[in-house]
Amino acid sequence: MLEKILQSKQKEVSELVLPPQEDVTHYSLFEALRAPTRQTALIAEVKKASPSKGLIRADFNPVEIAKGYQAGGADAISVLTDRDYFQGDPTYLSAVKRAVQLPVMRKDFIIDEAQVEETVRIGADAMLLIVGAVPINKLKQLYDLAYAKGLECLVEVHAKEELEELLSAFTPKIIGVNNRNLKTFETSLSQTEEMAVLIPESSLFVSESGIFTKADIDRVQKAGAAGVLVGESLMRADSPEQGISELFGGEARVSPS
Ligand SMILES: O=C(O)c1ccccc1NCC(=O)[C@H](O)[C@H](O)COP(=O)(O)O
Repeated sequence: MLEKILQSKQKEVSELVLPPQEDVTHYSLFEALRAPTRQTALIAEVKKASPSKGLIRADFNPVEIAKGYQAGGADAISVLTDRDYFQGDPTYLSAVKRAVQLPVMRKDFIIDEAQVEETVRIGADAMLLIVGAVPINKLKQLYDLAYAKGLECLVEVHAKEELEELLSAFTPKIIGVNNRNLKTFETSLSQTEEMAVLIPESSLFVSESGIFTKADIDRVQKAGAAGVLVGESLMRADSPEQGISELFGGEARVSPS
């Protein structure tokens, strides 16, 4: 699946027209994850559809969802901007960014410098980089370019070998372990448990995908994750606030959001 998505991205990049610069206030993803609202930091995702689940939420209003996430105590927001596979759009991120006072991360498949510039222009605070989407040297160049432009990165791995390759090249400030196998689409939290021991203490560690319950959060937190990235379970909730409250089993907030 990743190869198919990356092929579409190549075409998209070759046709990319950069939008005008959004004028927004920026918030640090790293700092937000370091001082979370609850014991485990939450990056709540705005995702209409996905390759694995198809349409997740038909009545999709990205701004209202993001405002609900903020009201529910999310520490940061992730917005899917990929059109072809997730029914996302870069303009959703700009609209969300204007509506909330939280760090907003662009979740897309970044393979080229022009997309980094686009990510800056749409107003994002951070973006996802996926190990395996580009050669590791290129990934490091994109990472350095992003930070030079004031963008933070969540660097994502799907396998132990990818994590080892990443750490042999550089140590990102924020590392995500994605629990989803991109060939089978199955999610397994044991991915997080197996890779946790390899994550350097200096990096913030986020467990991504397949997190649906408080028991799931407790499990990845026990393994060493400082934060979780959650999409589907929140997108299927009656309301974003209720979804967060249920996801955390009613856990009280330790710091105001
Ligand atoms: O979600 C998918 O089907 C998917 C397929 C191929 C590449 C990436 C994919 N998802 C991106 C994500 O990593 C998730 O949206 C994110 O971690 C949240 O996962 P979940 O809570 O399971 O919706």
